[in-house]
Amino acid sequence: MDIHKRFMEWAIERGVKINGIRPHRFEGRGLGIIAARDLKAGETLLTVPISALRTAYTVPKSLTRSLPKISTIHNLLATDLLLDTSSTRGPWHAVLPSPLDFKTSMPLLWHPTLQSLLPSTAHNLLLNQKRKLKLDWAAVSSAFPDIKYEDYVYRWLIINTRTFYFLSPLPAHRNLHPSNRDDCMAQSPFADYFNHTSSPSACSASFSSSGYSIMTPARIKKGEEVYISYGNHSNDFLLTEYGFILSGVGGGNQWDEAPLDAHILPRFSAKQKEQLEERGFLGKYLLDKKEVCYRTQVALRILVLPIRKWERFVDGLEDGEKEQGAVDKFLGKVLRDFEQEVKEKIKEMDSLAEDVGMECQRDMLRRRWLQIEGLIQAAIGRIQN
Ligand SMILES: C[S@@+](CC[C@H](N)C(=O)[O-])C[C@H]1O[C@@H](n2cnc3c(N)ncnc32)[C@H](O)[C@@H]1O
Repeated sequence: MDIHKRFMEWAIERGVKINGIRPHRFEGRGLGIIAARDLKAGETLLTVPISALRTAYTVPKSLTRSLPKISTIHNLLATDLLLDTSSTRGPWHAVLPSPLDFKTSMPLLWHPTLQSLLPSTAHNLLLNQKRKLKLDWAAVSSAFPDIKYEDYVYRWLIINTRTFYFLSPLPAHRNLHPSNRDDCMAQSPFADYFNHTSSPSACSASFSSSGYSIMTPARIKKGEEVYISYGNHSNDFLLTEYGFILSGVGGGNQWDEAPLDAHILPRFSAKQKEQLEERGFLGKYLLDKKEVCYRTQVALRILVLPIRKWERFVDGLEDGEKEQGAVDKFLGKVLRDFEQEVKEKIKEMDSLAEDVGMECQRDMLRRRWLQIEGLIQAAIGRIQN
């Protein structure tokens, strides 16, 4: 029997209710969910009871006791997945992605040269991910010295890419809730087939004391892909945490953005940095698909206004319209500098030897830089109009 059919039966036996949808393999994109019939707005497509989840509370006590008390839930779930050789969850394990799927897509497993060529946001997220993995691996390798690093990382990435926000609703578990929101996680069978979109067509996923449910926001035609949203994430985040970027007409990422700090901060004097810091406007300058953020508008005004006038703008006593032209002139310089940096990165990528990483990895990275170039060029175009 097909592994996905077997898994669906297995999930249904555990109380999962699947309504009008089925898994489907998309050419070159892995698995996802499609509508098995025309779906109406407001239909519940999936409900997964709490009893069917893999959570910190389903991890065998013997395993929890072997790991340090402060072990992350990410680590508990990854180690449990690795050590679970029973047939109980066999049908679920059979439909998980392969180690090669992660090797091609997740920057964590890329060649160091490709990692060093990631855009700064993705690179910083990767450093953070490496820090978390290092701590988890230190805990697990001292408790289970026979576990191989590659086997562990594979499970760690399954948990990283296929878990849902979860806090146990049981009163007895309340004092065991993790303090870190990122660690409030559980694996949810069948729900983990859904791919992500940033479009409003995403189905809503809700969590309550009875479990997860996924509902259509509008009609979906038979055969169309059915998506959920993993959150309002930029492509740098999606690339590092999930190993993909949204692209293409209609499939683009409405939440995409690029950081401008590296091209704005060097323009300030030490005194201006102090003044910006004092008013809470030092750094975190962003360009998104529509505009540069308000923080950027405030920060650039310190370069064109006398300080008293700048403070009046910060306090909302002036609308700042008069100096918009001068601000845009600075912004244009910032954007052209950034564009230059991006062109150099793309050139650097194009001159890489063919044995640096895999072609699909280099292609994904190049496409990401081209997206950033597109964001910058659109912003330059808006200023010039
Ligand atoms: C929760 S799983 C979804 C099922 C997954 N596609 C599979 O083949 O098992 C999350 C993973 O799906 C992939 N994914 C999710 N949304 C995607 C999208 N819009 N485009 C391409 N890949 C996507 C990424 O590899 C991500 O790490």
